[in-house]
Amino acid sequence: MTTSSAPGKVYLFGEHAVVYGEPAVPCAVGRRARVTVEERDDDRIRVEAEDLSLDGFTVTYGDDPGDADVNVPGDLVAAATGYVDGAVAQARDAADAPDAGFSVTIESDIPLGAGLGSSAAVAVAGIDAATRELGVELTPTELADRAYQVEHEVQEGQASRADTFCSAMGGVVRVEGDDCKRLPDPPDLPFVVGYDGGAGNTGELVAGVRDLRERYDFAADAVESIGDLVREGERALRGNDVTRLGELMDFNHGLLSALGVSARSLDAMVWAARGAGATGAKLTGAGGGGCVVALDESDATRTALEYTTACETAFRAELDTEGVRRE
Ligand SMILES: Nc1ncnc2c1ncn2[C@@H]1O[C@H](COP(=O)(O)OP(=O)(O)O)[C@@H](O)[C@H]1O
Ligand SMILES: C[C@@](O)(CCOP(=O)(O)O)CC(=O)O
Ligand SMILES: [Mg+2]
Repeated sequence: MTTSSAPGKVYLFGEHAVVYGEPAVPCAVGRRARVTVEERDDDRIRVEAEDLSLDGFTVTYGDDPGDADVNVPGDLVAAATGYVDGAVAQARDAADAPDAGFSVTIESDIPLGAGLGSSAAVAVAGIDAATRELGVELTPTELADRAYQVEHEVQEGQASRADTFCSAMGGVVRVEGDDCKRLPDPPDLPFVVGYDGGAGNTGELVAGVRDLRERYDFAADAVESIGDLVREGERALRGNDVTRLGELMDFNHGLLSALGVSARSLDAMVWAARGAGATGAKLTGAGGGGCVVALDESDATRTALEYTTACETAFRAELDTEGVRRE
């Protein structure tokens, strides 16, 4: 039995635009997905995922998805198995063990589909645990690359390397196309996260931006402006200029909103954070519902978010300088 964990992330800036080759700066945060894998005697895959429905669920299947033995509706099964299937396929390939079967258990404190990168964390930790179970050690860079292949497939060809690289390496990273690197750890980034309790569909939201970008030059300009803003943000990060970082986060939220990926609940939380004195606030990840991230050293933003109707829960998120790790 082998267990690995990998962190979720918030985007300081650059989500969506990163899919079209602009730079982005995601930051790993101290909420993790833990994946435990045990090799089976047969070639089947059994998945236990507590978080995918109120009751949790278990599914066991072989090559034919039609023979799945499940206790929840099919769409949830499809949602769950995409990333696990992908992780298992990558591990089988890396270990040259095409018929390996696994029992997989996922435990996670990253809300699902909320912009905190639960999918990348599950893919990275899943590939690490499954390859190690088969006696193969991949480097974090190799894990990031294989997890990216999984996200790319599940998101139907529209994914960046940002989430998976960040989850594998930890800390603050910069991703521009295939160029991925870790940045020096900044002294302090006081992240506060507000969560509306909902989720957005990453694939659909990415497709929506792609469509706008193809139809309107000014939407393509907005994507490029996000890239300019990220380059400005990198200078602010190097100078530890938190005030300017906040201003750029606010601007980034506006551009994401123009690209149609915000939501009433996300806007309400962004404005609640700003009203409480946050240095800056924006949605994080794909949008459509889920989480916002704000910068505030004091407790004022978290408290204000907790009193905001649109917000289900608010918490402080510490930068996690550790990426994937064995448990
Ligand atoms: N705890 C978990 N157990 C099983 N699958 C999970 C878990 N967390 C995330 N996933 C997978 O990741 C998907 C959500 O990914 P995505 O829509 O990209 O949102 P995000 O990455 O922002 O959380 C879920 O539908 C599921 O397939
Ligand atoms: C919208 C996007 O830039 C980030 C998606 O993040 P999340 O899955 O919502 O946490 C897509 C991507 O980079 O693949
Ligand atoms: Mg995701």
